[in-house]
Amino acid sequence: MSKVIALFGPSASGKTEIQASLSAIGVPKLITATTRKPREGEEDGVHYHFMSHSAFEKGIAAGKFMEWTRYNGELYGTLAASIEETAASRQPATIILDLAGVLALKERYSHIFALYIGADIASIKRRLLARGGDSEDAQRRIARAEEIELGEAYLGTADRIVWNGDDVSFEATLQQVETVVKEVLSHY
Ligand SMILES: Nc1nc2c(ncn2[C@@H]2O[C@H](COP(=O)(O)OP(=O)(O)O)[C@@H](O)[C@H]2O)c(=O)[nH]1
Ligand SMILES: Nc1ncnc2c1ncn2[C@@H]1O[C@H](COP(=O)(O)OP(=O)(O)O)[C@@H](O)[C@H]1O
Repeated sequence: MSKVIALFGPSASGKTEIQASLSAIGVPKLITATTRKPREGEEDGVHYHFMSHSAFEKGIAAGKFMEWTRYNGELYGTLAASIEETAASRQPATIILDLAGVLALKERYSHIFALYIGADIASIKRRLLARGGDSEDAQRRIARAEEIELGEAYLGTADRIVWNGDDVSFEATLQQVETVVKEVLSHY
């Protein structure tokens, strides 16, 4: 079975950018599904499998999801087929999940390494507000980061923690992450 590195942590901690950088150096990403509307520049099948609420709910009823969660009023989930494809390919991959997803996958699929990507709340606020768009959405994400995603349940589940606040350059973070990935691939 191939290894899956789950990136989890607060909104705007850099998970998506890290996943894209790892993909560019040959560690592919597992695409999850969501009912959230695509943001500008996001493509179906590349950033997410974008689905309607009714298609997602039908998928749940048909047992197509290995796990799913509700975040910010939208559904997010991992299609069982994606995990099976990865397992069969014998190639490691990364996946972005929330805590519920990490726990669900750890229970069903033992080859999960939980890599927490953190950032301090000031960096999170700055990044979310800089992204523009819906400020209510940003406020909900900031509150969730403060109340939940920077909390003990998240940190305590991590197999490794990398902090990626504005005080560290993205390159330095990526170097740390690459070191962890190499370790994971050689030891687990
Ligand atoms: N459990 C679970 N969580 C997911 C999945 N896909 C994305 N997430 C989580 O859903 C949240 C929202 O994702 P998104 O709107 O892209 O937020 P952003 O990446 O923080 O801007 C993040 O905390 C992700 O970690 C999934 O398939 N399963
Ligand atoms: N070390 C860093 N310093 C400054 N900005 C960063 C750093 N790492 C990531 N960012 C920026 O933070 C924003 C959120 O990153 P993103 O990867 O979308 O986060 P997530 O997927 O965790 O929500 C992006 O605009 C990204 O360029």
